[in-house]
Amino acid sequence: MTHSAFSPRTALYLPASNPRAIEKARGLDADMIMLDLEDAVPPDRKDEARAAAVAAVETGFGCPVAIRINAIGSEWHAADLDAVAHSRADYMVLPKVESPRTLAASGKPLLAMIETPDGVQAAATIARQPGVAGLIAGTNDLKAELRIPSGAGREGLVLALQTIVLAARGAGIIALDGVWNRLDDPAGLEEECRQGRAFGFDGKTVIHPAQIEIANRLFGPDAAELEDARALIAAFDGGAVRFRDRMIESMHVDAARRLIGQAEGLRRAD
Ligand SMILES: CC(C)(COP(=O)(O)OP(=O)(O)OC[C@H]1O[C@@H](n2cnc3c(N)ncnc32)[C@H](O)[C@@H]1OP(=O)(O)O)[C@@H](O)C(=O)NCCC(=O)NCCSC(=O)C[C@H](O)C(=O)O
Ligand SMILES: [Mg+2]
Repeated sequence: MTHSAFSPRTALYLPASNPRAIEKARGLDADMIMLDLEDAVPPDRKDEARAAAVAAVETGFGCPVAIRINAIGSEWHAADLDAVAHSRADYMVLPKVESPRTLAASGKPLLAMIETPDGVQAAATIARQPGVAGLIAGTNDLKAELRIPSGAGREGLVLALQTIVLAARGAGIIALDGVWNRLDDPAGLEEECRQGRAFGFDGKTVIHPAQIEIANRLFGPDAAELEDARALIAAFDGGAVRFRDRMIESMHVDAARRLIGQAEGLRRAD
């Protein structure tokens, strides 16, 4: 599997300090697993979580696995970086990236989290750094940093989210949307997935097994979209063409090919 072509619909976070969640994750349908050493792990369990993450990736999860390390400047960063570099993780997730200076190299493709005002403003530069394979929106941290009230919707995040997608697209890398915290509100998650896909995100980061089916479905592509894409490619013969009820041009063929490529990439990753 070529990871550069891989575009997950769902990336499931779990605390690496939680052995039950690690075992559960092995049987789940997430496209990517992200073992967390950062905010989901209390300070007195960081060493234990680091060792557990390294051990967990030895066995594999049936999908690409990332380890999220603690940020540059934290007391755990150096040990985390070294552990990931020597582990079998497919990706490293680095939180709170604010500039190329706050990137760290482990030899693994890097998913850089954009979750501070400075990070958003530097997103285009960060996305183009060597080794960066994707950007992840950290919407909890962003909301807190921007002082958006906890009950508010995503209106105040729209500029940041679109900046993240623009930066990723400009660099040709993937963009993953932030998490939905309300565990008992699947309808709200559906709505946010639709919004995230409409913004151009490739997939969503999720925090609970019950969120996987929803995000997989809404970040598609589903059978009807694939049928439409194949028929569109077959119908196109250059210029501007009527296809079913709409006008298509060459960029629509490119988009249809991308959609089919995404579905094939997911099948290969299975
Ligand atoms: C949020 C949770 C703490 C809720 O936990 P809990 O109430 O215990 O869940 P359930 O009882 O409903 O769990 C049912 C079963 O599912 C397993 N489970 C739960 N969550 C996960 C998971 N993420 N991965 C795998 N398995 C999971 C439970 O073990 C139960 O299993 P079983 O007993 O066998 O039936 C919890 O869901 C959780 O810890 N979620 C992940 C939290 C996390 O990693 N947070 C960090 C990333 S979020 C973030 O900060 C992003 C970004 O930085 C930002 O700023 O926005
Ligand atoms: Mg965060």
